[in-house]
Amino acid sequence: MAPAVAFPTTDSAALTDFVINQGNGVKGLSELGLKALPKHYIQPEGERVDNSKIITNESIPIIDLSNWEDPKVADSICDAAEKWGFFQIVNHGVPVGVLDRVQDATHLFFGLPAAEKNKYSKDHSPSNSVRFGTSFSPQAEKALEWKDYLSLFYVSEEEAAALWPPACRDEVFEFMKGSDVVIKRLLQVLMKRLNVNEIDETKKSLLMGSVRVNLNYYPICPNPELTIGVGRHSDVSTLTILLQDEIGGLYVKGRQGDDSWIHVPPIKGSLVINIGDALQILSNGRYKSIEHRVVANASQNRISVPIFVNPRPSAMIGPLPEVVANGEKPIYKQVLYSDYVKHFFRKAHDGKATVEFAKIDA
Ligand SMILES: CC(C)(COP(=O)(O)OP(=O)(O)OC[C@H]1O[C@@H](n2cnc3c(N)ncnc32)[C@H](O)[C@@H]1OP(=O)(O)O)[C@@H](O)C(=O)NCCC(=O)NCCSC(=O)/C=C/c1ccc(O)c(O)c1
Ligand SMILES: O=C(O)CCC(=O)C(=O)O
Ligand SMILES: [Fe+2]
Repeated sequence: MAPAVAFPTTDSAALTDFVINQGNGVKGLSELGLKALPKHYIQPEGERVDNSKIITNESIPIIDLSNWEDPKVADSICDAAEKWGFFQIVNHGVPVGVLDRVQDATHLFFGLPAAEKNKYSKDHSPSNSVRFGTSFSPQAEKALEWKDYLSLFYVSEEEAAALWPPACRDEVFEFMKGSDVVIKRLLQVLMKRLNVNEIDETKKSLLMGSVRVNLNYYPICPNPELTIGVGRHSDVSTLTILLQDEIGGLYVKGRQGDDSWIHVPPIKGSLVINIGDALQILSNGRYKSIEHRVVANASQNRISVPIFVNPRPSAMIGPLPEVVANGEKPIYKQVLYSDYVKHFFRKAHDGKATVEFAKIDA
């Protein structure tokens, strides 16, 4: 349904007012039925997805977790984390009903009237841990991204019950809780290769001391080839567990070191796992957080739901003692994780540049 207001989309103040201040987001823009993309969303050529750079003869690993006891499974997980930084898991134990329900709830939330969603915007949200927004960091970006989001930082069950939007609260919580076992198992396996044999309370808060769940909405775009859904970035998490719908559009940087990109094909019931910067730093570069981005789409509204498993904000992160015990030279220093995340959030997406924040100067 088209909103009641129309305005010249060349007027930056009017566009900001409509998209950001009134909470219509890019979904509202999309529903105006625009014939052309507003200039604010036109990305420089290097930031758009160039079809000639997409390679189809490689794909990220798909790992079947039905048999956790099999040492080959653990090996495939660690190999994928070292070589690819990205893999898909199937037979992971999170019921398909849980995945379906959180996807339905995501559509329900974004389908709410703008004024309802805007109650959770930066200016109106009752808490910093709930934020409805658009693009990534609009105040820092030269060109905006074609995406709206709801970001939910998990503090406690009580806070979630009180503050998360009722349209999706229970389903997000169910997805988060339902993924707990697989997250713990993945971390256990990944730690073992780093000579960490037990995840005690200290390690727990370092590896999984905080969780953020985002609901991403990429509405139909009039000129998808000129813009981007999410620009090239690596996540700042320890691990990300991503649920994508059946539409596709996520691309991961290829391993060649050139500017090649690999599509992550949707597989019903699967979850995409990627290593984040925090685990790259903790593992002293052994596990890799890989750049990825999302294209916009001309004909379908896409959603995705990443769970970002992170260190506790107050944790100092740096190469784990177990990793450098053998004399390996640390390439990262100790940084306060919340400083690292603030650095990430305050700039536009810029590929792998965030990790420089933690590098030891050569
Ligand atoms: C993030 C912080 C530091 C926020 O603390 P807080 O006290 O609220 O700081 P703040 O000063 O209000 O926020 C700092 C700025 O971050 C930005 N920001 C805060 N939350 C968000 C958010 N959810 N999404 C985007 N920007 C945000 C804003 O720019 C804030 O400035 P302002 O707009 O309020 O002026 C705190 O919650 C923390 O330490 N968290 C640690 C765990 C964590 O959240 N880790 C991040 C995992 S997310 C991750 O790995 C990837 C996320 C991602 C990737 C691509 C996208 O396109 C995208 O949208 C998101
Ligand atoms: O939508 C996707 O498939 C990926 C989104 C993403 O990379 C993110 O939210 O960090
Ligand atoms: Fe991401």
